[in-house]
Amino acid sequence: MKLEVKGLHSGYGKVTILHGVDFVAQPGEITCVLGPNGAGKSTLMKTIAGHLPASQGEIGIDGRPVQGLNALQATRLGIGYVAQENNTFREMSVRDNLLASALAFDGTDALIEETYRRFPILDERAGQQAGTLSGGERQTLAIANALLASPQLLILDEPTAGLAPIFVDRIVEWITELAQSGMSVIWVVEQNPEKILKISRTTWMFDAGRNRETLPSEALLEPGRLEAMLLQEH
Ligand SMILES: Nc1ncnc2c1ncn2[C@@H]1O[C@H](COP(=O)(O)OP(=O)(O)OP(=O)(O)O)[C@@H](O)[C@H]1O
Repeated sequence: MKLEVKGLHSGYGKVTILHGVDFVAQPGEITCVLGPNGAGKSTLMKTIAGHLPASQGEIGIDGRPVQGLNALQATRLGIGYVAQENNTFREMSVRDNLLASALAFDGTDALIEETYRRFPILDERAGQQAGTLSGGERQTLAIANALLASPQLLILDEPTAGLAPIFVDRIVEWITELAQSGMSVIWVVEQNPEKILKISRTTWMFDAGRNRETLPSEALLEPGRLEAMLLQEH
């Protein structure tokens, strides 16, 4: 699935946060989104996923305009979204989280079994309340919940923030496999993005609700380049 965003304006109530943003995610690629705190990265992701309405601009999937979708419609069109926060049902067990997602997205029992095979930690923790999982376990559950909708585009908003390296490596491995199988992935990256830049083709940088730069992700792996970009006055 190819996603194209043009001239997008969005925000909260009367406050505009995105001031005419462009963005593209190509099929089968991991596209990184980078920018300082408050740049509007999460706002862009929420708007693409139908959790926030756009006030102006266009969102297109495979050449068809799709703006104006609500979250359920976006999910049904194949857009999966793992929010930065509150991305599981905390009071429910791991098993019930997966069952609820499967029910909501018409997922099958076979898909839940596949989820346990892909993420054995969720099988181990099936009876545990989601709110008591470790950060890495909870992000695994959030990704698994989103995958139960069989998305063609998966949006990950800082999924590895604050996680132990072992979980970062696992998530990088899963997401690489998903992209290799054809899924488009948008990955909002946090402070130390090297591991993710390595598996991504293109990085879009934003600042203060506007596009700042779009460049091949490998360019940001050159020593000192990323630090220079993030520190640069503009
Ligand atoms: N629910 C909300 N209501 C009002 N303003 C909000 C809301 N959520 C975010 N904002 C504001 O929108 C701006 C952009 O926030 P956003 O979360 O999109 O940035 P971000 O680039 O994802 O930042 P971070 O890296 O810190 O997650 C910020 O000024 C923030 O205070």
